[in-house]
Amino acid sequence: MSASVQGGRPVNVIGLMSGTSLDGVDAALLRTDGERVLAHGPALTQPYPPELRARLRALLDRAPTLTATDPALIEATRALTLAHGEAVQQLRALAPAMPAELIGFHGQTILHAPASLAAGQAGRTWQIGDAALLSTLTDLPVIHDFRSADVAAGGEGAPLVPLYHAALLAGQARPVAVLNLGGVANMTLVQSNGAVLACDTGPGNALLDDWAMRHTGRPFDQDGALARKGRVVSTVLEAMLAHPFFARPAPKSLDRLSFHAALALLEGLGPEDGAATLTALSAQAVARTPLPEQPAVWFVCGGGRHNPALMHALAAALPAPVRPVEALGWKGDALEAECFGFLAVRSLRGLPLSLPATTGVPAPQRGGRLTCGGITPYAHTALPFTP
Ligand SMILES: Nc1ncnc2c1ncn2[C@@H]1O[C@H](COP(=O)(O)OP(=O)(O)OP(=O)(O)O)[C@@H](O)[C@H]1O
Ligand SMILES: CC(=O)N[C@H]1[C@@H]2OC[C@@H](O2)[C@@H](O)[C@@H]1O[C@H](C)C(=O)O
Repeated sequence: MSASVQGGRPVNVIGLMSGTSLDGVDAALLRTDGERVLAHGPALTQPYPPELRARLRALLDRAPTLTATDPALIEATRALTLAHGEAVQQLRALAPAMPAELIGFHGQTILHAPASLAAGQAGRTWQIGDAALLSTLTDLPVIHDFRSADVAAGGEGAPLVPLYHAALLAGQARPVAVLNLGGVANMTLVQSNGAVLACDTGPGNALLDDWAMRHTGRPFDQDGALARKGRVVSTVLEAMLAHPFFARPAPKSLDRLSFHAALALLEGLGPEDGAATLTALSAQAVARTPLPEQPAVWFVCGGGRHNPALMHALAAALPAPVRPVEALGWKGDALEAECFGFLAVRSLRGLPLSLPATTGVPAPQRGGRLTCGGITPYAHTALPFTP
């Protein structure tokens, strides 16, 4: 059987992301060749039931000592994968004229410890999700495990969205930045000369979510209501900003729990002041990220842009205008899901998913793994080989 690479044929691909906020699966359909986006299909979010969210949260805490045979891990992996299968089914029903040929399946990060965070141990990053089950459920080839090749090569394994941001930003005035306010926040800067620089900036919503859950029993500070009633406690804020992560130059990445210990600094603060201080922390973390040049505008995506207190804090902390990515016509809640569809096609084409300036990897790095559970790979035109 000979094999020929199909080059840049556009593919209808579904991207799936389960982010660090643990709120659900984001799913988006794209038509892309892995370099440009030819069409944006629909997108949706399939929220997790609170009990799955709680199970995933418990796994994060146990991740460093978890083994692959742990029953709670196996059960949560299956429930998570079934939720992804459901999201795919719903998305396909919304776009019968755009039949999906491939899935990019990020999975759920339960542990992220690249060499820079691994305290002398080998770097490791762990996204759970059963790609074979998802492939069987959907009858589609699945690309997954996007991060481990980068970590194995010495990179941070994150953020991976910068090449997608850069593709979408082609033609925009530079320097320009995209900021994703997810559980962890990350940014992409396209510099005046076109060079891309990226990093995680610090906590996005995750610490604030944990604080809100602890003090209100609700999963996040809805519309920044708590923070808006509070006052920023600057001594606590500065103590949190003394974390060594902030002094590190880009590229750099974080685990969702990297700042968890710092929550002890908030002990004794009331719910409102704690929320105001954590909101200021997320904004100051962005403002203090060392950058070679400041963007002329910040375009913001991710769930944090729905929080007016956080957007207000950012606008006050940054010297340039702050706008939601909707100003560019982008869907700010679907961008990460779209990204993993885009990266799945890049993976099939053997194109890099990361660069030295986005993850610190020594050379442009390919990644992703193809899984075909119970399907015939050659029957799928999206695959790069023909019989
Ligand atoms: N109306 C709102 N008010 C305040 N916060 C909100 C609102 N809507 C969404 N959020 C915040 O957005 C979060 C979800 O954001 P998002 O879906 O971008 O995170 P994620 O994709 O899971 O994270 P990551 O990018 O780190 O993987 C919620 O947990 C909450 O903190
Ligand atoms: C290890 C991991 O899952 N990291 C996530 C997380 O959520 C935001 C930030 O931290 C970013 O580094 C990354 O996700 C996005 C999609 C990325 O890789 O670009």
